[in-house]
Amino acid sequence: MASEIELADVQAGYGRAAPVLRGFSVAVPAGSVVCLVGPNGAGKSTVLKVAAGLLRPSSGRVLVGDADLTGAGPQKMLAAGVALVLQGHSVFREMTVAENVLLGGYTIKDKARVAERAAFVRDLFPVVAQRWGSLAGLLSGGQQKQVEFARSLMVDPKVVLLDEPSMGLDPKATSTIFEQVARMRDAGTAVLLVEQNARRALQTADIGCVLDLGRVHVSGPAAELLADPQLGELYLGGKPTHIR
Ligand SMILES: Nc1ncnc2c1ncn2[C@@H]1O[C@H](COP(=O)(O)OP(=O)(O)OP(=O)(O)O)[C@@H](O)[C@H]1O
Repeated sequence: MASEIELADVQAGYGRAAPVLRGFSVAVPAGSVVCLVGPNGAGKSTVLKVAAGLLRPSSGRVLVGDADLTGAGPQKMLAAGVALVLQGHSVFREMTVAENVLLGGYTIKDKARVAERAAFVRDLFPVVAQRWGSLAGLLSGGQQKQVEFARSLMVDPKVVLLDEPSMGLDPKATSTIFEQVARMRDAGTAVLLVEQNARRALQTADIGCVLDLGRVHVSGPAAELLADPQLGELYLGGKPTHIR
């Protein structure tokens, strides 16, 4: 199946320190959620920075569809269809939900297209529609995260990069967030996801990828990774649980 984004044999890091990614490869097929898991400091966020064009790899390639965008900056990556939702909260609390969401469409010149996309994201994220006129700062953490998802989808990206979307959320809000990740995928946007909450994320993902020492330690169908006792002990915080 065609990939929306692919990182091939990427080496990347910060300044003169030893590279964090050392021959890292991942492909995100259309219509899928790929979840990166791995120990703290393994380089998961670094992968997203490279994919978003925020960090230039020292070698390797970044492909979006058929286009080689290695070394392209964040604006070019966004224009090519790669959107990033940052870790933590990035809504403007003093602005309304509507203003926050519409900011995501500021590069779209055609007003009818903006209205079409706004209707699409309001439909996909009911809480966004319900709280459209509220100040974003009045929403719960999980609701704010959905506003961020909606904002990222305004440009109709091919793939959304999600950095720790469940961070700071309680278990109920975390469940809602992962349900919304699945809805994004089902509505046609591929997702590359980084999560500490590895088990829960892999329950939503189609493909799992374990990153360790700057490389892919193992990757495959998420359900298989979840069922692997050794991976469970080493990377997923305990024994496997049965899902699906
Ligand atoms: N801006 C930066 N400058 C220098 N070093 C950095 C920078 N960002 C990350 N690093 C280093 O790169 C390594 C990988 O960090 P990264 O944030 O990608 O890991 P991670 O797997 O996402 O970790 P965590 O699970 O703790 O979020 C770490 O050793 C970190 O200290």
